[in-house]
Amino acid sequence: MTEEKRIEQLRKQLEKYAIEYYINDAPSVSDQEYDRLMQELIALEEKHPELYDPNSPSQRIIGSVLKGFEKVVHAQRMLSLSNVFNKEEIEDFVARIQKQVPNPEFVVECKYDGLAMSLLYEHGRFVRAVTRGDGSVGEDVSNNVKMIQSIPLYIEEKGPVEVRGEVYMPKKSFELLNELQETLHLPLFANPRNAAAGTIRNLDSNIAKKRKLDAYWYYFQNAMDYGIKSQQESLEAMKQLGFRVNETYRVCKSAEEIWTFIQEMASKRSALPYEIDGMVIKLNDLAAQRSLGITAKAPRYATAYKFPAEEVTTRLLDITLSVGRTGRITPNAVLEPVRVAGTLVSAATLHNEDMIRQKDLRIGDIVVIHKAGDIIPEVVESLKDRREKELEEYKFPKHCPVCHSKLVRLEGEAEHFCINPDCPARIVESMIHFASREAMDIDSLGDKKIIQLHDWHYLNTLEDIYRLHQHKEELLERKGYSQKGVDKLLANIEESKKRPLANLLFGLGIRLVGKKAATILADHFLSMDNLMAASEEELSAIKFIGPITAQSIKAYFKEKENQELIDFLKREGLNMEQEERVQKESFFTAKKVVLTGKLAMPRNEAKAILESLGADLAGSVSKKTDLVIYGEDAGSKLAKARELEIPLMSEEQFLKEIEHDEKD
Ligand SMILES: NC(=O)c1ccc[n+]([C@@H]2O[C@H](COP(=O)([O-])OP(=O)(O)OC[C@H]3O[C@@H](n4cnc5c(N)ncnc54)[C@H](O)[C@@H]3O)[C@@H](O)[C@H]2O)c1
Ligand SMILES: [Zn+2]
Repeated sequence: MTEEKRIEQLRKQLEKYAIEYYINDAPSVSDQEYDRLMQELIALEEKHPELYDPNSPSQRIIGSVLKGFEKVVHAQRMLSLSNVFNKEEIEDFVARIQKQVPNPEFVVECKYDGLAMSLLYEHGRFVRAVTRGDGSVGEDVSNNVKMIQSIPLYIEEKGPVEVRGEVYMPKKSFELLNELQETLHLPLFANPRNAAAGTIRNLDSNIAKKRKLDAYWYYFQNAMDYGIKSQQESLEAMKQLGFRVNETYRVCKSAEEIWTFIQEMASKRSALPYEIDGMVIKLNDLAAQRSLGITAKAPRYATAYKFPAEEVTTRLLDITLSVGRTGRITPNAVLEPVRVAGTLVSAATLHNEDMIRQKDLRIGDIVVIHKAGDIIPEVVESLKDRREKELEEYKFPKHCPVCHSKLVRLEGEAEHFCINPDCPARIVESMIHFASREAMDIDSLGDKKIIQLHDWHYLNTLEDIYRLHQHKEELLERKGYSQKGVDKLLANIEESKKRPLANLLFGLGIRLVGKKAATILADHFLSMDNLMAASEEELSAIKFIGPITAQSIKAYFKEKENQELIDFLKREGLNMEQEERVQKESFFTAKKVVLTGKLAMPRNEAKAILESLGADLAGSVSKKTDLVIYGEDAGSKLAKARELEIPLMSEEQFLKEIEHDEKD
């Protein structure tokens, strides 16, 4: 593969992982794997500056702003952090700063693994809590954040105060939550971070109340307004104001001191009641911080050291395949059981054929595995020099392990698929998905029951769920099926017909349509018919849908079998519609806006803000333009706008307008 191709591949892969992580709160690879691929991408991009792309995952914060929450434009962007992975890189970081700042001091803090949050106070009262979102625009999640007991609703300071920090799920809460998920047959959360993010971005605040979250505050955003001069003073001042500040930090003067503290914390890490994935090193002096400035997505005055994952070696006994509901084949490693991070691991995901090939994993190999977060164990590499004898190269099977039909791997994709629609594995998986809590929520139709009813041939297709009542008498004769139980099962199935459109869309299991995408689609189209009639262009023009998902949706509805399924469900009386939700109108909603001239804020940021407020951005001025926003040195576009008498707005007025928009 050429390096150019590899860059392209990595960008695509990382974008996909980021969407799973930030938008669906459900990562499919560990953070370490993600970081490793990101480092590879950054190194390749440095080598090939001609392939620079501002949209590369290395250059921007990938995040999303969900419907259902008010959008808020951050007064100052919420940034990510650059990463370092070893002592040398810390020395480089310190040396770089020492070149520009004489005798710098650094504050070294824990890097909490949660989600970043901004809190605003005015006149001594809590105003709102906002997520990082895509860095420029976040979500107002005040209702959920207020459920965190340690957050003050009143503070002594009457002037405006913005603090930023991390909302996280304590280890204890996380354990309890996953235990509960398990008893309820709900999917487990991959790690406390995803659990915290999923909780905060849930529209139901009762959930946040039940799942105990906490927070630490580490930035006093407008500290300089109060004459505060350093990060350390900021931490003290926040504590004085009643914010929960972690006392475990250290002021260091050299890379050596920083490294010593990091080593200390690494050894204490597992005993902490909260998860940390590294340590953050920040230049102490605020004025010096400001003078160093920021890069595309991170400040230059700080960096995050990431802890290496805990790793052990064991033997790879076998590689087995499992079939998902979309027919996607996942190879799994069968391992000689071994203890990692406190639990016994005997299986790990191998993701796909390329990963097995890249790492040259062979059955019988001694492999290094790590368990990242709490759930996803991963095979890092095989130890080639520990092969006692020649081992056979692994060949990916050609046939589905369940129905034995030929597997398909599409051009440019990493995964294999069983495309036999009658594959029993796919049918059972798709029914389990359909009946699950976030889809049709058929309470008494759990995994085990579906498998059993499938084995007895009552459930051969999705449709059969709604035909199950025809077998009532037969069911009553089966062991374990009481009158009461069967009545409840059938009643649950009947009730499921009323579920919201988004649940049904999600339940159908259209490739790439997760719960969030389903919600976006339902909100946009309001009915199954409208969605089915939409063109690929229409679909891909929707924010967060994108061309690949659009293609997959179109392909799904093109299948005759799927059309028949929908018709059947309609006849059965399933809800296929949704009422329009009133969306808050802004001054910019549905206006065709053109930006011109040099803006003080980055142009992309201005665009993102306008888009988030419902504006329609255009590149050139015409009679159809509703508004032109201009910065300094605006030229021909501004002249043309004047000529056509199109309303004008300076950048300054624009900033006032968005502020005004935020307030009401
Ligand atoms: N597994 C996956 O599929 C996947 C996908 C995308 C991202 N990720 C993970 O997320 C990381 C990128 O996320 P990111 O952009 O949030 O960057 P980051 O987590 O590397 O660092 C930035 C964040 O650190 C947090 N933070 C915690 N303690 C802090 C402190 N004391 N001071 C300042 N900030 C502190 C803040 O929330 C800040 O936004 C990746 O490196 C990877 O580990 C994983
Ligand atoms: Zn199959």
